[in-house]
Amino acid sequence: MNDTLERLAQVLSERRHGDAQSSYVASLHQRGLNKILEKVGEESTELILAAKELEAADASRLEGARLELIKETADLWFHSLVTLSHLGLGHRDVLAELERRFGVSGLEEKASRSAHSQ
Ligand SMILES: N=c1c2ncn([C@@H]3O[C@H](COP(=O)(O)OP(=O)(O)OP(=O)(O)O)[C@@H](O)[C@H]3O)c2ncn1[C@@H]1O[C@H](COP(=O)(O)O)[C@@H](O)[C@H]1O
Repeated sequence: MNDTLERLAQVLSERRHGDAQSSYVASLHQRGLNKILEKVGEESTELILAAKELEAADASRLEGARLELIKETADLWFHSLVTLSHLGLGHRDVLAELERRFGVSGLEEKASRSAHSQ
């Protein structure tokens, strides 16, 4: 699975300074961070709508609604990865952070954050 992220990261890196006429990734970088973040915002909203659709779907719409949520999630992941790439980061940095969090309860982590801020 992570192999997919590795392959995508390789493509994203190759397209970082590619031809914007022939590459969507290159065109995003060329249009700049604000455009990339606009896409992240759009895709986030689309993911939320797709999740609500799936929750409300009856049996006849279930399969299509599941597929839609998967696609919207892929779009959001993709544009998040383009954001990271634009700023010199990548999926490995995020995976390392998730790895670090294994065994740390989300509730405990939240409590320690508010203790530190006092
Ligand atoms: N995984 C993706 C991927 N996921 C989504 N998208 C594109 O993201 C865009 C988002 O959808 P929208 O409908 O919002 O796009 P749009 O309305 O055309 O965009 P704007 O006009 O708003 O900019 C679509 O054009 C999708 O094709 C992707 N484009 C590229 N990749 C990967 O990146 C590789 C390099 O792509 P290019 O740089 O285009 O060669 C591809 O081979 C893929 O592996």
